[in-house]
Order: sequence, then structure tokens, then C-alpha cells
Amino acid sequence: MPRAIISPSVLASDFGNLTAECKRMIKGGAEWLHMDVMDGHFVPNITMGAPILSCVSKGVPGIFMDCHMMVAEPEKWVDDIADAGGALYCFHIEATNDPVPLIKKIHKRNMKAGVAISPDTPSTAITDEIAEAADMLLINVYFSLETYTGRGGQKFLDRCVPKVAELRARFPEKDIEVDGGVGPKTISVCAEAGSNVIVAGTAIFNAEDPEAVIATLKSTVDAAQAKQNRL
Ligand SMILES: O=C(CO)[C@@H](O)[C@H](O)COP(=O)(O)O
Repeated sequence: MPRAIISPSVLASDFGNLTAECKRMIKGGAEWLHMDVMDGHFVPNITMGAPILSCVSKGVPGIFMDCHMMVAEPEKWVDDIADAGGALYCFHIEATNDPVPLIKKIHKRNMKAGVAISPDTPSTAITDEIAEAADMLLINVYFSLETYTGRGGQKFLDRCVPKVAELRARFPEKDIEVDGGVGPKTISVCAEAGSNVIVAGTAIFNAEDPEAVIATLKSTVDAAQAKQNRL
């Protein structure tokens, strides 16, 4: 199974000091930073786009920007995000009719490609063909287009966890990311279901000791994987 990676969601950061906030997370043990790009169309909220990501990548050399594109036209932003220094471009399957050509376009710009599903989308929407072309699969475990509106600090949805298990059973070697309401209280079920890339916003940024939270999330995934390997 692929190794544990923690990707703090900057949605919970102090946006006025985004570069410093990213550095703080890397110092605390985060390997990736989850950049929540929202366009006000796919979700009602608006956050940031390529100009801000570009400043962050210049200010934090070597940063791995895990860009979660909550946008209505994911085809439109590939070049801008690549030019801004994005390392992974994760689009929503609900926002495109042509996921495989889009994955190829992302790869052509030397970014990893991720495919995300919202809570009301079944995991089977990620067909074998799509998953095999992609590098990472993202399961939003709280956010829904209708009600949760792309905001941080929402309630974790247990009902999404079986989707993680279903995808892990089909794709043992793929990075599988969970996002939304994940923290020390909810990580165990995600890790046991097979996710290895963990996004957490409020649980890390609002913690008194973010480093300890990052370490807890990582060690929980490591322990779940070790248990799996013993079975
Ligand atoms: O994609 C999103 C928001 O839509 C997430 O990345 C959240 O920002 C995660 O925040 P927490 O629920 O962990 O606070």
C-alpha cells in the first residue's frame, strides 16, 4: 500500500500569511499542502487561483501543492496551475464529461492527476479506466454540492467511508486521499478503510500543537497499514 502522507488544508489557515502558514506546516512534518481552489460556480465559495499559488510556490521553494480544484471547468485551469507551480491537479469527476483526456492534459504539464468525488457520488463513478490513468483518488468525506458548500470545519460523514474501502480493494497501489472533517477523532476509520493521503484543515491549523496532530494522523495510517500487512 502507498505510504502515509499528510496534506494540511490551507482553507483553515490565515490567508493573509499564507506563505508563512505553509512553512509552519512543513516545519511541523507536513509533506504536502492541500490548496483549496474554489471558483464560486462548482461551489458557492471563492478562495484563490493561480496568482496566489504562484506567490506561495515562490515563497516556499520545494513545496508540493496538492491542488484541489473545486471548479466548474477543470480543463480551463491546467496550464495556469502548472505555471503557478502546482504539483498535483485534482479535479472533480462531477465537473467534466471527459476525465481521461483531462488526466492526459495534466500529465503533459508534468503534474500528478487526481480525481475527486463529492459525498453524493458513488465510488463506482471512478471506473477502472479513469483510476488507472490517474495518480490519486480523492473522496470528499463531508462536502456536498447542495448543502456543505465547500467550507472547512464541517461534520465528518461516516457514510462515505465504504467508498474508500471499495476503491482500496480495486486499487491497492493507488494514492487514496480523504478530505473533510478528518482529524484525530475520525482518522482511524479512514485509515482502516485504506486511505493513505490525509487532508485535515481545522484539526491541524487550529491545534495548539499542529506537529503532534500531524504525527498522530501519520502514525494512525502507518499502524492501520501494518495491521493490514499482518492479515
Ligand atoms: O475541500 C475542502 C473544503 O471544501 C476541505 O479541504 C476542507 O477545507 C477541509 O477542512 P476541515 O474539514 O479539515 O476543516
